[in-house]
Amino acid sequence: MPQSSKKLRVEDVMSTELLVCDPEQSLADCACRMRNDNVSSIFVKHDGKIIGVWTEGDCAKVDFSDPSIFHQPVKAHMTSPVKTVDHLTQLSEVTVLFHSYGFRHLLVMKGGGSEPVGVISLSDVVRSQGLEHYLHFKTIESSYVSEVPIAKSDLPIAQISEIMRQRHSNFVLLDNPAVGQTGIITERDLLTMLSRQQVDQQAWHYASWPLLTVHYQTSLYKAYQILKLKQIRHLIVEDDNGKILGVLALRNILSEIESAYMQELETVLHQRDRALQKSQKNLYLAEQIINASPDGIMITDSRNTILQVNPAFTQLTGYSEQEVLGQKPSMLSSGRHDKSFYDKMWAQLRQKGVWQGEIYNRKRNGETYLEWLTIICIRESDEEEALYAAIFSDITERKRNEKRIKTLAYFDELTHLPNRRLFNDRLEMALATAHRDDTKIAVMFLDLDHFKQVNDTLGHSAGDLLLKQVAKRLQSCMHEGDTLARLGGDEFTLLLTEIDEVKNIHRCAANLIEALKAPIQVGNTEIVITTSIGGAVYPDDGEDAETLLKHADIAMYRSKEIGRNSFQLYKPAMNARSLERMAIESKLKHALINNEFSLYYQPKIDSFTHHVVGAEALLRWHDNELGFISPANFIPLAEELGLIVDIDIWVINAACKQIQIWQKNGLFDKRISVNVSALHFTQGDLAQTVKNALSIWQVDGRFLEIEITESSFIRSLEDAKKVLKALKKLGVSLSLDDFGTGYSALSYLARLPIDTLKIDASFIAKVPDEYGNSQIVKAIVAMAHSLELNLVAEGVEQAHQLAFLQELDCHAIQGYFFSKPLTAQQFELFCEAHRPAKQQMDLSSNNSQ
Ligand SMILES: Nc1nc2c(ncn2[C@@H]2O[C@@H]3COP(=O)(O)O[C@H]4[C@@H](O)[C@H](n5cnc6c(=O)[nH]c(N)nc65)O[C@@H]4COP(=O)(O)O[C@H]3[C@H]2O)c(=O)[nH]1
Repeated sequence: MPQSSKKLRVEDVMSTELLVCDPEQSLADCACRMRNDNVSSIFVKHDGKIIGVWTEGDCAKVDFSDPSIFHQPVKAHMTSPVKTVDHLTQLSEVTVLFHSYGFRHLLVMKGGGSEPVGVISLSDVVRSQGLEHYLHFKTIESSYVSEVPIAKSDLPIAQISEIMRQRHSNFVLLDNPAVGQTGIITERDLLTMLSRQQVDQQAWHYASWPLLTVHYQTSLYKAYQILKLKQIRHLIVEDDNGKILGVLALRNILSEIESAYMQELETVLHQRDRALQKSQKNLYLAEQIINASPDGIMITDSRNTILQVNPAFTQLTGYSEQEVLGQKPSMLSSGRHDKSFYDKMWAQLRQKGVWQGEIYNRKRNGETYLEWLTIICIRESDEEEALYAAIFSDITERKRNEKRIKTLAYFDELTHLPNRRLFNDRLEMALATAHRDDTKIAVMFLDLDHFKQVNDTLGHSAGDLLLKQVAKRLQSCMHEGDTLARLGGDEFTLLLTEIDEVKNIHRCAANLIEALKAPIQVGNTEIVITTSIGGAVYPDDGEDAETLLKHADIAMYRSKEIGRNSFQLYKPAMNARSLERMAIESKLKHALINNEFSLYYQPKIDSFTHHVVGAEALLRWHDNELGFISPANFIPLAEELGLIVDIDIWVINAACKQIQIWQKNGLFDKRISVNVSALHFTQGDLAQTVKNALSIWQVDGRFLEIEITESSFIRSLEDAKKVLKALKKLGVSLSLDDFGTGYSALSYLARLPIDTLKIDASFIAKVPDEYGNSQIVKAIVAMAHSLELNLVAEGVEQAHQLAFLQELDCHAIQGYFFSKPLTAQQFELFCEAHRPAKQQMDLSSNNSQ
């Protein structure tokens, strides 16, 4: 459908020359006036109202044989009532009306007025559509009327009009053989006759001839142009031989255009219906979505009046729909934003049609909240009034979480000190500044001494409380611009900027050590904690963050090595030691998997008979690159790295396996002792480990002894007691190693199922020369005797030590005096050499491993 038809209204195409007559006016008068005004209809008015219409088409209905016809009143022939249409009605609507009424003329009214302002015919509508192009594609062949009425030219007019009526035709062709021509009489001719009041002559007298002819294959467009040019309404259609095939009337062409128009109209109306249905559905959906939306929605008009709000609005603001409809959105204003804020918002809305941002508003209860607001300007067309939809959600909680996440990301949750990330950021910035200004900065690494013991003995919550207090005390030593951070555990770092002299760093470290001097109260316990600090200076000890931190860390380890509770500034020589430690760390982790461990056995000897009464299994680690590494070096490291339980398990199983072999071969049937770490009591299940090993290697518990140290009881005497009892149940013996060096709280000796005390080598080393030590050893021996405990003296290297112990009646001796720790094979030979004569075994079947 052409675009124009969408926009055109009745007033654009109607004819304003409205011919009106009185109901009593004669047909002849009416016809006369129509002829003069060159219109095809006349409206009949009575009492100021149009009551009917008489048209050119009605002429054929007139009985021309009746002589009174000219004087008959028009009211007897008019069509009544007349249908009307408003002057603003769109043409598409008018076409529908023409069809539904079955009329070709409609009276045009203005507003609610009673006076018609014009008349519109179907032809007016069709002509206005600019559809002539459509006629190009058709020939008149499909449109002309072939069965046309043809009458003799000498018939009276009354008969001609009669034929028109009967054949429903608006013309009749007249054949006049006398002149060899064909003429035509149309409704318009009848109108002329009525106006002239003359019907007495033969039809030929009134006919139009000669007639214009067209070939039947002429395009409808061309025929239409001819009709317009000649201002006629009919063309004779001929075949190739000039034979008349029919008549093409203007009306036929118009109805062709009309049908094309109607077809397109139908399509448009169909599309419109579908669009309407769709938009109704969309409207419904939009309504549902608005109502269900968890975001608050408020719709305002261009005068800023609230037109609609949704349930979420009420929920978020506390205002009901009734309270806000008709109000201004400013009722929600928090007063936190100034005029320029709103000015900018409106400027953007006008320019871009949308605004988004955070805004504080106020709820009904006065509470201010932060919302994320989107305002959209909605306008269907340029002329239409703008509506504004404000969509918002309360983001107060989200903001709070964001802040919390940010805090968590940059601050340590326990102490609220900056964390590693923030420290690194600040260090990078400080380095950039120091580089630019050519100044020095210092980085310190701080680790609490023996903090692990606090955690192990008093529990983690006590450890946390201690860390908090330590953080506070350290913080109190900080100057503006310095950063104290907690990296995790008991590790802290410090960043000191603008260092003028290195002695300032020492002073700061001394302050930190001093700050921790006073005991810290944690619950009911007073704890004295010290710290080891290492420092590195930019640019002397490193130019980037990573190097500086690494060197401060190395210096801190050095500080620990030299006795803790001290500060060390990095020196390049420290680096080598630290690298060594790191190398051992990584190798130790792989030692178990690579099978680099083995057990050595040190005989325990009866001090009087010199027979072997047992042996202590001692762990050896052989690394291809580092060679033999002493357990004194790697056991503490294994404890630090969390590897100790696995190592203990390996040792217990290796010892059981060896016991099984020796027993099978009849080489050795005394007890073998193994060392277990104190940490095994807290980090593993010692009783289960031993149980499994005994069962796997089918060893009787009485051939195994577990050597423990006093630190195994520090955490909980009760827990340790349970483990020891479980071990005893397996038949395993228990000995207390290094006795005398630790707490030596004798009270627990009676409460625990200990079988043997091992006197530490450090006491033995000094006996009997030093009075004090001799006394200690004597006291230990006496106590063991009174508690009926067995005794083993460790580290016996010399004969006089042996003699002293013999004197004290200490039966079992272990030490280089008799033997160093031996491989299994060497141990077999040693046993053989020290076997009592009568118990000599047949060594022909000897296979030690
Ligand atoms: N100067 C001197 N030393 C002597 C003499 N007699 C024995 N020793 C050494 O003293 C240590 C005795 O073991 P310890 O007190 O349990 O002390 C052991 C023990 O605490 C630990 N250890 C050894 N093996 C294991 C093990 O399998 N598991 C665990 N958890 N710790 C072990 O490593 C420590 C050191 O072990 P080692 O280096 O084998 O050192 C052994 C041994 O070689 C002597 O007459 N003079």
